Amino acid sequence: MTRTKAQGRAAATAETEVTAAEPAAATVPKFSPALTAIDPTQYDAQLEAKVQRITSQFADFNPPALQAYRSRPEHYRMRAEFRVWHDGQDLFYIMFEKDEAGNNREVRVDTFPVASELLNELMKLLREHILDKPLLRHKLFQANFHTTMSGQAMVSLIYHKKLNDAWKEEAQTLREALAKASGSTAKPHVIGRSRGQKLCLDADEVEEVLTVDGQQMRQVQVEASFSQPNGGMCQNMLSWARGATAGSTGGDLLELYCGNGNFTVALAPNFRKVVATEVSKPSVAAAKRNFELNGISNVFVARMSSEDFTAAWKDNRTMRRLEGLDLQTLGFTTLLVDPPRAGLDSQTVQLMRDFDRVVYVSCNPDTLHANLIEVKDLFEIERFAMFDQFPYTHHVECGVCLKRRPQEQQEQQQQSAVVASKQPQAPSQQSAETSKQHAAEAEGEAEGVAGRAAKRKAEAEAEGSDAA
Ligand SMILES: C[S@@+](CC[C@H](N)C(=O)[O-])C[C@H]1O[C@@H](n2cnc3c(N)ncnc32)[C@H](O)[C@@H]1O
Repeated sequence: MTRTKAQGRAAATAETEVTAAEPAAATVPKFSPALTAIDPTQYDAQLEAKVQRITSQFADFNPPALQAYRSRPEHYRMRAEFRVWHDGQDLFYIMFEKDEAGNNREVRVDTFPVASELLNELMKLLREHILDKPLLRHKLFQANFHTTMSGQAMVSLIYHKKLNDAWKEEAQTLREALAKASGSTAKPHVIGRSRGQKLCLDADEVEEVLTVDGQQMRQVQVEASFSQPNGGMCQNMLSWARGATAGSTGGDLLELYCGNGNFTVALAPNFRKVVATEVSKPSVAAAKRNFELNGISNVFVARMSSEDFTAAWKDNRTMRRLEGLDLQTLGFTTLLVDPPRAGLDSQTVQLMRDFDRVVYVSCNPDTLHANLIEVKDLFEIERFAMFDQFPYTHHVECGVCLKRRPQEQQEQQQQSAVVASKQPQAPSQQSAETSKQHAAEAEGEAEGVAGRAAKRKAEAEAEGSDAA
């Protein structure tokens, strides 16, 4: 077995964090029972364990009973990335998982039961097709698959070589081969990437169709940009958020971290006007298209970070990216945030205090908990949900809907916070400390994620790809 330079690099495995079941072999990637033989009979037990964990973690907020949303036990992931391992004439997919010592190790992956059926078919068809195609397989080091519940797909092949017209011609034959996937409703898109190069045979996006409360929502998802990985669970999240913001027709919504407009499209009909912001350029472009596709005309979307928006809002500053928007004329009643794992920065936490209602969607309960402690005096949890986006991993997605407390309660909360601060071991302080510790750990983890992201970005730049 030969090990290429690319294979030697660590690769992130998206949200799939799997505990290894066997010790690693020195060099040969092993089949991983944890990845290839998910046991759906264990699904309910793992879900229940998460429900217990989250209920106990947030008990100090005295929330209503946790509303837990169950995932499909298999085939729930719409996208996955694999490194490609070359072994003489053979090649196969590998992923990285942690061994008992916490080190990354490679495992061979021929099927990926957590991924959609279509994605599994495409994995097989791609490997079979390129095995004897030197142009397509030579210096290929990564394959990214992105599928939708609507039956569309795109496959990105990332290389350590320049791609030319001959590659493009050969890739057309691959497209034909991939079109044989039985779950495919359209010919899958093939994208080739290399240093400073991106070759599209036709398109680099797919169109998902989500069904939310019986209504269909069309969603363009662009290659290498964020989209919710568990399509079925995304529908539940949108339905929950719609329910949480129903009856707000007279008010305006501020949404931070809007991505491709996933929540925006679902929630816009609940509001008079929506202001949405997002930092990624392709996501903002996709969001604009998604508003148009779904006939949504009451949204102003700006490409800016939540930190910049918060600063503009607080200082009542005008910014070029907010041109055409008069913040004074808006009557924001609701704030929706859906930040990355690191949670909200301190200024954005302070911004929450200006709203009557906050809907906070989070993929990291530890940073969610730490952020909520900062506003506990002002808000109570009105709705509390857990979405099992990432079954068989310790990750969960949570949703909380916060309602401003009556003035009297706010004062009581502030007084008990003062009393607690004078009693070092009081339970509320203990939980604050625990939460700070969790947040610090999460920050460490986020740094790890950021470190990995930076590493991937550097790799991608080295490869001329923005897949990071
Ligand atoms: C968890 S995703 C949620 C996206 C979207 N709400 C959805 O449901 O698909 C977080 C989003 O925040 C964006 N983001 C990351 N850091 C940001 C920042 N500092 N300011 C604004 N957006 C940011 C990312 O580009 C990503 O689209």
